[in-house]
Amino acid sequence: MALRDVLHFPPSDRAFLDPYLPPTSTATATTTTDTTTTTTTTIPRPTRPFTTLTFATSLDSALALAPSTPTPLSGPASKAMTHYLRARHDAILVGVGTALADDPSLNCRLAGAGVQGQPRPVVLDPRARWDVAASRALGLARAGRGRAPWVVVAADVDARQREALEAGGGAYLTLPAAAASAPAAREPAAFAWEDVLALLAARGIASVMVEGGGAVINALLLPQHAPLVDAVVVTIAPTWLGRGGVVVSPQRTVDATGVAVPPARLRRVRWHQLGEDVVLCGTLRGGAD
Ligand SMILES: NC(=O)C1=CN([C@@H]2O[C@H](COP(=O)(O)OP(=O)(O)OC[C@H]3O[C@@H](n4cnc5c(N)ncnc54)[C@H](O)[C@@H]3O)[C@@H](O)[C@H]2O)C=CC1
Ligand SMILES: Nc1nc(O)c(N)c(N[C@@H]2O[C@H](COP(=O)(O)O)[C@@H](O)[C@H]2O)n1
Repeated sequence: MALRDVLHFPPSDRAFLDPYLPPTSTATATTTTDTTTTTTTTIPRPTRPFTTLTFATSLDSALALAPSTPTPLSGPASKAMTHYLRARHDAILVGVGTALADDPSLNCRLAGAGVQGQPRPVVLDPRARWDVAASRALGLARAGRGRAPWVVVAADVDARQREALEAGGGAYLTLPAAAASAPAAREPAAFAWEDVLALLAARGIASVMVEGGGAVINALLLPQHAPLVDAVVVTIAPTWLGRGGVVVSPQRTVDATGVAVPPARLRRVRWHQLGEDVVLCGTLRGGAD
């Protein structure tokens, strides 16, 4: 790895994130045996992972100039923070729109991350459109610099793609499509978010960082999905990208009388400056927190 690709996020910068991070020892399915009574207790696996929604936007809430235009927004310090978040989660999830547009690495490039510190890339690709065999993420996994992706599909998969993915240590995971669950996904085959998260939990993923893109983020910010999200970490860069880009702007909701209401508001909010960017942390859940 070239030296310029090695990122540093010093411990002195990390404290503000602590309340928003997944627990370090998240409970997975475990069996404990009490030797004095010889009873065995099984602690059930959680039904979903700790879920963090994290992305970078411009001042006009854009993720990218256009769906097919990779757009750097984070400065060096907030980019390093994103990689620290990657190190602190078991998986990174993106929609296939992001995989097709960016051919992302989806690995952790913090100094010292090693192989064990790498998150599992997860791509939602209901129609199996992504050329995973030629992807950067799979190439990095083959080189020992990341984990091989899991691609969540609803369709049949090309045999060559499956062979390449499985040979690299990845997998295709199949879920049924539930048409109405992701209105912003712009295609009929949508997975229920509860199913996606349950699938990951069942495979031992205790924490997932959802990075994007627009369709995924806008869906998870809807009131019916927001309770699935444990933390939100947004990097805001001091730039405007202009109209016509990929924006974070969830579908407006209306109350019982037809009056528009905001779809989401952050709670337990903290703002932190990193370089020229601001990092906004919060939670979406209601209640007494
Ligand atoms: N600035 C940032 O932090 C980030 C920017 N981006 C940008 O976002 C853009 C891509 O965003 P979009 O085009 O909106 O695509 P996207 O990455 O949100 O993917 C959308 C696709 O993912 C699949 N999908 C999403 N939700 C699904 C569900 N519940 N069930 C089944 N399939 C589902 C569908 O195939 C859908 O068409 C790119 O330009 C990328 O660079 C992406 C991630 C982060
Ligand atoms: N945190 C953040 N800041 C930006 O400025 C970005 N453009 C993104 N994009 C997301 O990161 C992926 C690229 O990751 P790799 O560096 O290739 O590992 C890209 O696909 C978006 O998901 N994020």
